[in-house]
Amino acid sequence: MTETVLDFNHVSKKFGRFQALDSVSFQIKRGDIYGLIGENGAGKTTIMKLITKISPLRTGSISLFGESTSNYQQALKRTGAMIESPAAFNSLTVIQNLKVIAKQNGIQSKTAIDDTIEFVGLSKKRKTKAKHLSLGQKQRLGLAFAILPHPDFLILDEPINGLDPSGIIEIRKLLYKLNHEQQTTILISSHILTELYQVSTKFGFIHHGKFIKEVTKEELDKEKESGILLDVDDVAKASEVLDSSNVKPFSIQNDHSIFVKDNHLNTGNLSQLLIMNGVALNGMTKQEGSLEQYYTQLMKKTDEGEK
Ligand SMILES: Nc1ncnc2c1ncn2[C@@H]1O[C@H](COP(=O)(O)OP(=O)(O)OP(=O)(O)O)[C@@H](O)[C@H]1O
Repeated sequence: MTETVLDFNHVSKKFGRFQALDSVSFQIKRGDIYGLIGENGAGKTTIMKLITKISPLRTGSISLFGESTSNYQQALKRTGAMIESPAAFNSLTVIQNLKVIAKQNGIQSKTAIDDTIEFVGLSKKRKTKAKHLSLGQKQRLGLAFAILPHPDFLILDEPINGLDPSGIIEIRKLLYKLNHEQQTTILISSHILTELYQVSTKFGFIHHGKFIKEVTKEELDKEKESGILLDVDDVAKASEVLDSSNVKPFSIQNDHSIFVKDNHLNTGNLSQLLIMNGVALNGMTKQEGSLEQYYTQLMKKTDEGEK
């Protein structure tokens, strides 16, 4: 059986009266690249801070590599994390910063530092002070801090924030390499869902502090829907026409758009049908099923269920 790296079990967290997490449970298995998805303020960083003990746990239980939070020291040594803005010593250079981290972790080998700098693409900036690094370069330095001790479990909060397109591709390759060559298990959050889709093997959705759903990439690929997104003036009228013409299934996305799932009609047939029935059609887009669309649908269903 695959080892459970993280067992997050009915964890709740309050800040004052505010319920940031509400009985959240999920597990991460060895070898997973687990994408955590949720809106701003959903609770992703709070989860990561609880795992790494930056934030104290009061309700629920967390175990890491089989050790419970109360006695976690070995498990934390096997875990690397980059949570929120990477905290570097600004007046130290890249290499000096990494020497500090190496010392903290009892790493003697100089090549480990050089390899890490090269791995994250900062070779040309090794003698640059942290305060003079660009946002993307600081992200890379934060990543270097997290991976220097060769963790078995890596926690990354928005690691591609501020990276340029080539930087994003490099980080994707790097995570793939860590996961495939060093069997590093990864928990990662990002608002860039196209990217998260490419790297992750499993997805957990969190909404207003509640864990909503978990899917593997294979399940997501089966479930995500492709179809045509219609932009119309009158959603009620358009849905009546679709309904009476048996164009199903479709779903109303908001007050001007309707998503029609793949069916026998193509865009030409569909626009003809709507226009002939007096629906003002402002646009239509063919959509391939995506994580973004899956997420939007899931949140819509969840909000409707909560009403
Ligand atoms: N120390 C704190 N004191 C009070 N409220 C807090 C604290 N830390 C987090 N929160 C609140 O808890 C909620 C969850 O925050 P969290 O940082 O986990 O969200 P997130 O999902 O990581 O969001 P984002 O995508 O914006 O980073 C937010 O409403 C936030 O304001």
